[in-house]
Amino acid sequence: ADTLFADLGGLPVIRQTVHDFMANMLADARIRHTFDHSNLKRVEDMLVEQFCMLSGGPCTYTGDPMKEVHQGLKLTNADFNALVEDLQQAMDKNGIPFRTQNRLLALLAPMQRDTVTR
Ligand code: HEM
Repeated sequence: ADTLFADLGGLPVIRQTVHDFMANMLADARIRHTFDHSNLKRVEDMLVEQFCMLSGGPCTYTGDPMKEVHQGLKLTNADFNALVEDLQQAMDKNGIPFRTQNRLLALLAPMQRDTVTR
């Protein structure tokens, strides 16, 4: 299939990339505190569903709306940029080509305004 999902490498690569992405964020002194009270297993599972669905894969996102999830966290643009760096690093590690990375990032960009509230 001619989809971003296929170009990313399907579910196995998405799962491993999200796993590495979570590890990067939890090791990132800039943003790891935001996860202090979170169910990390749930966040990871929801990210897999979301990236799979967004990229055109055979998944349904069953998590909560982005605005509701993030509004209490009072996130900044700097937090958002840190998250993007951690995701880029995870995609590099999993051999996802630069152009393919940017196609996924382009789908996430519009969610910046739902997650950053200050
Ligand atoms: C495009 C931007 C973002 C996307 C697509 C995204 C996606 C998600 C998803 C799918 C969840 C799980 C929702 C659920 O449990 O139902 C989540 C939760 C969370 N996200 Fe994000 N997120 C984004 C930006 C950020 C940023 C910038 C930060 C902080 C630097 C962040 C921190 C968190 C935290 C701490 C949780 C857990 C909240 C809780 O436990 O209630 N997110 N995010």
